Amino acid sequence: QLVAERRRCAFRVSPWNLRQYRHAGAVNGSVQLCSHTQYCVGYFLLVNDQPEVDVQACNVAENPVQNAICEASSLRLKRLIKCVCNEDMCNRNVTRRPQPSQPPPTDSHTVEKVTISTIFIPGFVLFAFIMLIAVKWRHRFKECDKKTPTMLCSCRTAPTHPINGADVELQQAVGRGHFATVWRGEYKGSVVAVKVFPAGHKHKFSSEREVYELPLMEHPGIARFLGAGKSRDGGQWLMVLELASCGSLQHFLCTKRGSWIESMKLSQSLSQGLAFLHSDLHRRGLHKPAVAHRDLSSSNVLVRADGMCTLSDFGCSTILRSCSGLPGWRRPTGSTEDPRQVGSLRYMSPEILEGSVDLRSGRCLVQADVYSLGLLLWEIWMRCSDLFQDSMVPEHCLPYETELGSSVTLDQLLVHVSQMSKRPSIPKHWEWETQELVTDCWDHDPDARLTAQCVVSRLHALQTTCTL
Ligand SMILES: Nc1ncnc2c1ncn2[C@@H]1O[C@H](COP(=O)(O)OP(=O)(O)OP(=O)(O)O)[C@@H](O)[C@H]1O
Repeated sequence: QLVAERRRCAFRVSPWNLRQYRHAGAVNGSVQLCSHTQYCVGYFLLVNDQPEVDVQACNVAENPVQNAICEASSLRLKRLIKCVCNEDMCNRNVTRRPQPSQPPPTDSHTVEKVTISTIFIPGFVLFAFIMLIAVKWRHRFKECDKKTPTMLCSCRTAPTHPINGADVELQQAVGRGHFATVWRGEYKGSVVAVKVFPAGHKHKFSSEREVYELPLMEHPGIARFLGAGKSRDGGQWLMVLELASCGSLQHFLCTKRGSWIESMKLSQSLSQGLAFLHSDLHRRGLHKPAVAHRDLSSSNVLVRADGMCTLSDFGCSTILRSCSGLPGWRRPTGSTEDPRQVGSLRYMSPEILEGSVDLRSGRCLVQADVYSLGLLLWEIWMRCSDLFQDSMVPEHCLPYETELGSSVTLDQLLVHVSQMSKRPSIPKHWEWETQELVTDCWDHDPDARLTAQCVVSRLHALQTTCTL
């Protein structure tokens, strides 16, 4: 297809390379109208039955002389058009290329006029048709298939759960984090928790919402998500969640000691929630990719009325997509993100503190979560009355609070946790299996740590073998 470009005439060299054009020469004088018409033409001499460019120019539809001679009105037909061209007449209307080197033609010669569109338009139509079919199939294919990486996986096309801000009533603030305030409220007649993000933290809202809305995300160990949307006045972002009536695990442990059975309930539900979060699931044609939490702490674990833990606050999480050739996972703040700026310092693994983690490896992020899980198990069991039968149950302490105080810095943790490989102290009288479970979670070597699923199994074994 020939293309008019301002006052130059050009033709497309190849249908596959849309950017490659060859100029057909400057257009001037009588053919200045070129810029106003699509009727670019090429004139080819037939030499030994092969078309050879004689003249390429813009055909001026408004010019009746040229139309008459070269049948320009037929240019849109997808076929070769022969036209007999008197050299004088052609010269009046087009810019000629230098004459070909072969013997000059006789006074009147046959000129094959080839519109490039003759070749390229059918090719383009065929190409567009194939693309249309491909796009249709791509949209139809919601299920994940590793063999066809270009298909859109269900984990990218999960339906959203919009709410109407007018249906949400805020009653009392129950918690506050860096990015949002959490309220006890009512939504369509049910008591719920409403996480309210100021307009400026929309990115946090969107990141967290994306995790909650992944397919198959329903699990007792994950806070139940009911929907998200804008507030009634449009100035804030709301996320409606199941209300955990005992609040955060930190709050729960501060106020309550537990029996071995209660502590095991907390530990098991917590580990099951994390094992689920880390799992890559394909079920009923849907895909839930593995997710690394990246901000596990006792204030981001909630306790329900039945004494079970649920994971919440996925604003720093990373979705580890395994399903396509598209980017491996979502990075909340870009590829140059410093992992030490994501999550609570106190619960960060030594390799994250050191900044030595390869962020492209989802495995590293998952292993860092297990380190935090070890600290959480220790935190729970330090409030278990059955594990301190002959002594007082200590007051609730955050990890490293006894050693480093209630507010820790990166430098302190680097020395204590990373360089000196210190961990919270474990009472010596605890069963060996109990001690080993936490130490296997917070091992200095990430590869030596348990997986969350393995922690679930070990806890199960511990529950059945420990007679307290
Ligand atoms: N579903 C819930 N039910 C009851 N309390 C909740 C719920 N969700 C959150 N909270 C309370 O609100 C607090 C803050 O919530 P959350 O950690 O989600 O906010 P955030 O701004 O994302 O926090 P962070 O500073 O850790 O990023 C929690 O520590 C908890 O006490």
